[in-house]
Amino acid sequence: ACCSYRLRDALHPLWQSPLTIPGGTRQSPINIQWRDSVYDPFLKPLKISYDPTTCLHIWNNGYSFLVEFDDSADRSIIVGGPLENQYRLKQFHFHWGAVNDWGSEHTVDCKFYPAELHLVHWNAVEYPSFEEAVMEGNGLAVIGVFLKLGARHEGLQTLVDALPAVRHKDTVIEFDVFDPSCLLPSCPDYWTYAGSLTTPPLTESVTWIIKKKPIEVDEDQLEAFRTLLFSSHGEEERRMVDNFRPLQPLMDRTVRSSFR
Ligand SMILES: CC[C@H](CNC(=O)c1ccc(S(N)(=O)=O)cc1)c1ccc2[nH]ccc2c1
Ligand SMILES: [Zn+2]
Repeated sequence: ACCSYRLRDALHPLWQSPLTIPGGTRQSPINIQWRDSVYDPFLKPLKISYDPTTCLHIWNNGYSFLVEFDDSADRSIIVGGPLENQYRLKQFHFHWGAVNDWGSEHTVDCKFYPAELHLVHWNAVEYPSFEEAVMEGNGLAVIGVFLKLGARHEGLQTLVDALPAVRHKDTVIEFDVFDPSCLLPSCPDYWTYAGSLTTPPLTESVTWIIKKKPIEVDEDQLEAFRTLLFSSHGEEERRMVDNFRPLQPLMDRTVRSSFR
């Protein structure tokens, strides 16, 4: 593996809390060793249909900035891929570094990307609420998309322009039309594995779907993420950077790929 989990985890500033939940056997994030992933011909294509008018607001929750969606009906959903049911979009958010050398949560062959997008969905077929789904092994499905440094991303720019309004923890602004599918790479290829939330309570309820191809964003857009703060108004300013969890042991898991 590409690093010693225990030391990195224990020393990581964001994670003074227990590094992995005691007895955790399916923690996230992980390193995806491309050559160890297993092609599964039974994996279906992932079907994504988002309704841009379900977008509600952007807010800074002190871990990241989240764009939240109205999940009171099946209007923005994903189905297929490794999923048994359809899952409703609840929110998306990002993780990023202080510099471009790291920032993603997952790595591919031990390589970090400068940032990673998470589109969080929950199994509204089997569970009555997101809060309950978070506690169930098949409760959540998160699509992970790597961000790499390159051309400016026009779709992301509308988000970046709103960030100054949510600079401090617990600030929120209305954001009423956004189509998150503009943040997905066109390539359908993905890896999938059984994992967890990467922030407390770290519950082992996530089917991870990690897109093989990254999207491109430019330096100014990454820098805009780094102007956000972990701290609230009036507190001493603490820049929101390095909000990614250290890599967790793969343990008895196989990463499957949808592609040869
Ligand atoms: C149970 C946790 C949840 C808040 N956290 C999340 O929703 C969340 C979602 C995705 C990821 S990641 N990085 O893995 O994609 C990490 C955390 C949550 C949701 C509703 C709640 N109501 C009261 C408390 C409470 C906590
Ligand atoms: Zn996340």
